[in-house]
Amino acid sequence: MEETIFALATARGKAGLAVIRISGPNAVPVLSALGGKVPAPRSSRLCVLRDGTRGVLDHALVLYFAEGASFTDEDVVELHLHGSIAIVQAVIAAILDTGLARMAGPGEFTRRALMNERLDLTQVQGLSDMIDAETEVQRRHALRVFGGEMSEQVAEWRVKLIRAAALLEATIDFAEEDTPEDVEPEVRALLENVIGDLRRASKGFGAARTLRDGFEVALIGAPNAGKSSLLNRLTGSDAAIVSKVAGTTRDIIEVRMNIDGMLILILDTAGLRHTEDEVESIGVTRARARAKDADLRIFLHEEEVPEPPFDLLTEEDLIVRTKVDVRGGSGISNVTGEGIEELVEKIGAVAERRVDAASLFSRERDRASLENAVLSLEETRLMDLPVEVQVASIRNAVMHLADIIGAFDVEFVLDDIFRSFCIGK
Ligand SMILES: Nc1nc2c(c(=O)[nH]1)N(C=O)[C@@H](CNc1ccc(C(=O)N[C@@H](CCC(=O)O)C(=O)O)cc1)CN2
Ligand SMILES: Nc1nc2c(ncn2[C@@H]2O[C@H](COP(=O)(O)OP(=O)(O)OP(=O)(O)O)[C@@H](O)[C@H]2O)c(=O)[nH]1
Ligand SMILES: [Mg+2]
Repeated sequence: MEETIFALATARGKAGLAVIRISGPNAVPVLSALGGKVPAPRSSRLCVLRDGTRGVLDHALVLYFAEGASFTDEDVVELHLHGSIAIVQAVIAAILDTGLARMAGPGEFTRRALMNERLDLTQVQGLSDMIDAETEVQRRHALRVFGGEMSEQVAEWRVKLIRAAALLEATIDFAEEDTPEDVEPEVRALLENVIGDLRRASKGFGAARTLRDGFEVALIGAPNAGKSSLLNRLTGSDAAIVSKVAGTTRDIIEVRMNIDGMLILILDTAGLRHTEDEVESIGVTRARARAKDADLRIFLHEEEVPEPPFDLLTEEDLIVRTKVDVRGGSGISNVTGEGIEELVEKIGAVAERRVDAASLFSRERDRASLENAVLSLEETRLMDLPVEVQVASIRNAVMHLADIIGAFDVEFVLDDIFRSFCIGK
């Protein structure tokens, strides 16, 4: 029998409400031990919670979800408390004192939902991304994954692959003379179709990861070019120290911002120059390395004729003149704000182009599964491969895809589908 777990489901700290969630066979006994009465399933009830040592704990709204119809699939009791730090502490202590439940570990409720097949692995990822989502684009993407779109895609590929394998297998069972109609064209078409899809999904992985983790924009340029001033201006913060001393910034400073619903990470870096100063020199090395890895670089210069570090820049990168308020010309001013809106639009346009290519697959392990599946399927293209070997390669690919959704019963599913498959149709 599973242990009963509980945890604060809402954020720590002072708030309007705090919810403690209890899941497992002892959920109701815990409630009873605190003097609460079990509400009807899926409805609420106002209870005065108390325990022997602490007296009255709170007047709480209690919810009950019966086993088989809850988020975890277990008996779940929710205590909707007043969001006071002291009340939450007292209720947690009182629950522990009952000896009927223990504190849940990170993600343990979701783990139970997974184990009890309420969610599959892709939905767990979607849920995790949903909770982490800070922007509209992230929210929409996470919701698609949570809603099962990724599993559906994988399921569709599986069906096609299993059909291809079944068609091939059928030919094994027939004696030479009564081989059914040539299955080769249909098998090839199915396999090529899936290989194409998998390649596209794998290609959109980088963009999906960028969407989830943020699009990195590195501000680079000579000391005093106005990088730190621009970071502060863009993000409406004073995260970076600004001074007229050349070589002020050494560490990389990262500030998050939201452009058109996308999470954008702005990086301020040390001014690029040769220097004898040991600390500044480390800063410059870091600046170059981080700038190279970023999704976009903006090279800032105050001189009329820029001298960009071409070894760092790509075609998409931006070269922008600063201090136009005193220097004239076209570009930006961190003082008057001239040109800043246009710059933000440009950043947004590049980020959008990138993020548009996102597939639903944003985890390294999923990419590995996709690529392994492609490799397995490509084996079937080899000339004159015995049918049995081709079938084995397809089954391998199906297994790699199953890893994505965490289907632990692949063999079972395969067997089942094979059994009910009708040859040639
Ligand atoms: N108070 C509260 N709000 C919450 C959650 C929660 O756990 N508690 N959730 C936690 O993440 C989300 C909702 N997730 C849930 C998912 C499934 C079931 C559930 O009981 N499902 C049953 C019954 C469905 C029905 O009758 O419509 C089922 O699927 O069989 C409940 C919450 C967001 N809001
Ligand atoms: N007039 C004017 N002054 C600016 C502008 N941008 C920055 N400055 C000034 O230029 C000096 C350097 O600005 P910073 O933002 O610290 O420059 P930085 O590129 O971060 O310099 P390092 O950290 O040393 O590499 C400061 O005195 C700023 O006030 C601007 O657009 N117009
Ligand atoms: Mg600086």
